[in-house]
Amino acid sequence: MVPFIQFIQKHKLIEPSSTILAGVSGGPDSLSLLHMLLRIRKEWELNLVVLHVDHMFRGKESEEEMEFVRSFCREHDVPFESCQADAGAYAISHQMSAQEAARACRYQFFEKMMNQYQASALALGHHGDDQVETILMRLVRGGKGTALAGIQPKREFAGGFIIRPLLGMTRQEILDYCEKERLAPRFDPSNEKDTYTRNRFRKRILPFLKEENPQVHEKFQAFSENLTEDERYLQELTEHEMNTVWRRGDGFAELEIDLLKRLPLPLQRRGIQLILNYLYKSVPSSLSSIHTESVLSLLSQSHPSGSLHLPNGLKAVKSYNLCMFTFEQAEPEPYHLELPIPGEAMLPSGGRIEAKLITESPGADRGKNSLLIKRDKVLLPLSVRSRKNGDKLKLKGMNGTKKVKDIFIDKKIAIEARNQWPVLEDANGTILWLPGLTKSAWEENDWSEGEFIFLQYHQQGSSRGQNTHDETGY
Ligand SMILES: Nc1ncnc2c1ncn2[C@@H]1O[C@H](COP(=O)(O)OP(=O)(O)OP(=O)(O)O)[C@@H](O)[C@H]1O
Repeated sequence: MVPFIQFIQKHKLIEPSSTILAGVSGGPDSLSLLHMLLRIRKEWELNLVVLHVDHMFRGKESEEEMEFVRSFCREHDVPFESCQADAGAYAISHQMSAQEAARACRYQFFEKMMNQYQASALALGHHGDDQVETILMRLVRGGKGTALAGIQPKREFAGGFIIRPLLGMTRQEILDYCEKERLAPRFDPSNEKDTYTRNRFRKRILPFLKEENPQVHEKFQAFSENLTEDERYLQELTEHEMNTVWRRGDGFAELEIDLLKRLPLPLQRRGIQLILNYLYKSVPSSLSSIHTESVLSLLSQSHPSGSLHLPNGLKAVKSYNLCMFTFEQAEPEPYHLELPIPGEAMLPSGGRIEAKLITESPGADRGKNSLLIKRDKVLLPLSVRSRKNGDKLKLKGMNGTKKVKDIFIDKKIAIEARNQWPVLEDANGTILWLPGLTKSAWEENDWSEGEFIFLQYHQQGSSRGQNTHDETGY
């Protein structure tokens, strides 16, 4: 009991007078956990509720476990909530392993109950040996960052927290507790199967470590807590330092290579992970530290351009000092549309350009979404097309021309958006305007006698790949 209470106090796991749910399978860990919580229930004025999920793996035997937990709760006057979830069927329909399916079903029920009871926390029976096994397994598999810190004593879940008050105790201490308190837990036979990696670590590695140091779990717990603190600090530092290094938008990110290279290597690594975490809405299981290293190696190559394919269609394209991360899409078809005057051209992106012939001023500042040109300065018909290599445009207030490609780069337009961006030209093939992007040198300022062509660009919805400064706040 002492290490249990000390652990709760050290990690501020339970507030007095709160509602605590306990996940109880009926095994020694969760049954001891429940028993210990019951012992502090009165003094701490806890509102305890027990949750049990029958995964229906072992037919009648599983059902008996549920009945066992139910009757234990009845005996100790604790509310009991249960559900039967066919984890085997869930595994097939969701193409996952039976263990993953059981976990998914369990957490769905836990979340529902957290909301129903407006609970502060859900207590689970993970203990110190689980912690040692988890850290070792992740090291061996090749985890990174906080994953290597193993099981957290407290983490956010469903408006409250998941708490693990037994992390300071060993499996043996829990078994001894069961014996002393005459608890008669159920033993899950799957805990013995050598087919599970965890069981192999438990049976082969832990005995050796415990022989070397019987309190090895405390060393692993201290390692976990220190690593979590270090990681948190490095993560904050990375986020702060990366602010000026990368820009992001809907489905894309772009980083300035020289700025990233000025950071120390541990921050560079975390910086790349930050970008990948941002882009992947849910991080693919195939993503590993190898990918971070591959991106760093792409950025270090002396060749000014290069690219790298990452999981789920993400591509990193390096071009001089910039590296653009975007999801690959089918190449959009080039297009060429005549723009009738008066009339409009419907763009493949969903927007449109409207053209009118006017003889009266349309008003003062018209912004980048419109263009007023003198009718006799251009050769009709006008047309709107997708960009071509070598396109150049004369910009307002500038001598000479500027490459359209450079304008896209300056304006941080993602590559996929560049291929669809409308380019306005006249019948001579002179580019007059990049709608929505720039003020053109063809813009007529002095209102005088004559006929004018007035063009308006109407963008449709959000333009994927265009910078969205206001949304991202960089
Ligand atoms: N079917 C279940 N119903 C409710 N809670 C569960 C169930 N299975 C697991 N849990 C909770 O999740 C914790 C971790 O489960 P896991 O299966 O990894 O550990 P375990 O060593 O089998 O634990 P136990 O000895 O309590 O069965 C358990 O201690 C318990 O708190």
